[in-house]
Amino acid sequence: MSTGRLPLEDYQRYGRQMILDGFGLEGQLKLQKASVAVVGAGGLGCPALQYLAAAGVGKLGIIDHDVVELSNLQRQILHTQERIGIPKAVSAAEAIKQINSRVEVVPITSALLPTNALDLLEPYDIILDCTDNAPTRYLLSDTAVQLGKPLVSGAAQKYDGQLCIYNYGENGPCYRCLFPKPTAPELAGSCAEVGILGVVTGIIGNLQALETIKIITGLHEGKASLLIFSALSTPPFRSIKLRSKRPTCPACGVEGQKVGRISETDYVAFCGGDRPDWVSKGMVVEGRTEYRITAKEMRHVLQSSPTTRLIDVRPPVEYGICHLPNSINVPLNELVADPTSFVKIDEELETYFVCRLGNDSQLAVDALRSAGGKGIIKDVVGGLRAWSKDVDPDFPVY
Ligand SMILES: Nc1ncnc2c1ncn2[C@@H]1O[C@H](COP(=O)(O)OP(=O)(O)OP(=O)(O)O)[C@@H](O)[C@H]1O
Ligand SMILES: [Zn+2]
Repeated sequence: MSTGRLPLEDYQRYGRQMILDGFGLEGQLKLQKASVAVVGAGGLGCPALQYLAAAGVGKLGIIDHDVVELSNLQRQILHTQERIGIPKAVSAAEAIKQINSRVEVVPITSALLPTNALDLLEPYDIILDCTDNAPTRYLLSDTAVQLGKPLVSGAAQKYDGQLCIYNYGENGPCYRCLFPKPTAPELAGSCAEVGILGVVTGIIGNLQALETIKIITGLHEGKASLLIFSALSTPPFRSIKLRSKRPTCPACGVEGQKVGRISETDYVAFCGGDRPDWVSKGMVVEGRTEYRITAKEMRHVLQSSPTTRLIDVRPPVEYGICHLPNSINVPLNELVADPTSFVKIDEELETYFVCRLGNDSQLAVDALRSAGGKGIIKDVVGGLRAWSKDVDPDFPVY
């Protein structure tokens, strides 16, 4: 039996969940006393925050350094068209206040960094990882281990998502226990690069809220598992039981810790630095800029040279969204597999490659040159993004 009492209005507001077996007044009082930090107010953070606020979690910290953009609204459902340009943490806080004005909301508009992570997260009972990059994942894991707090971690990309609670329960593993080494940066594409269906982040973000509510109210069984969601598979959910923490884990293992002071750790370097550009990958030959043209120059060439062929190397689905008139679609993977069967080598023809951002198109130039292509073979710097910015503002940006 609980000895506490809620404000009168709350019996009405939360009655539907308070009558659940195992929840009760007790559960509601626990939620009211709880504090949760949500790092990242994007695709995962928005739905997680929405349900945590609606359910009556007492205090919500929202940490995000970014501002709202139009391309966020497809999945970051607390933000609105009117709030484009304002910090996501502030936008999310405003939205939450409209759902539940009694929740204490603390918007923090700086990035979570090794130098501030311990201070920013120390005041909260539970931490949610709703971010999208490896350095922050390791930083959050190490911080959660050091602070002794559960980390409810979500990830989503394309049609797929993952959910895992780290550093929780009897001997629960940390992120480093499962992933001692980061994925190679060139394999870890961002949502902007590989795409994401908004509902998928909604599903994973909601599950993060659910697991958090279970932990707070004592409904969680305390066993570690990794939940894998794949929207296009049947059934779409798989759950993998996880082992206990690794004794040799450098962050949480019992055999002496090797991870240094968080504030002095270079997480970006550990994860391989920024996504390498083609120069640092050594794929760029001397005089490379001779093989490239700007979007404005491309427009000029298209207007003036009848012997031009423009090849768009994006996947067909992206070509279907928008493309330049007279461009031909040859997806990069097909081109690289057999360059000359798709693009006949012809010195008389000027060949230009374009893609979304100007990275894949450079690989296309390299592939055709390696296959013996001569004459003018170039790509458009900055791709269709640059075309939209510098040539045709009506060309869609996605
Ligand atoms: N170290 C960090 N501190 C605070 N917020 C972070 C940190 N790293 C990532 N984030 C935030 O996590 C959120 C991730 O959400 P999501 O991937 O849906 O959004 P996005 O980065 O805006 O997307 P896109 O890749 O389309 O630009 C972003 O709002 C981002 O600013
Ligand atoms: Zn560990």
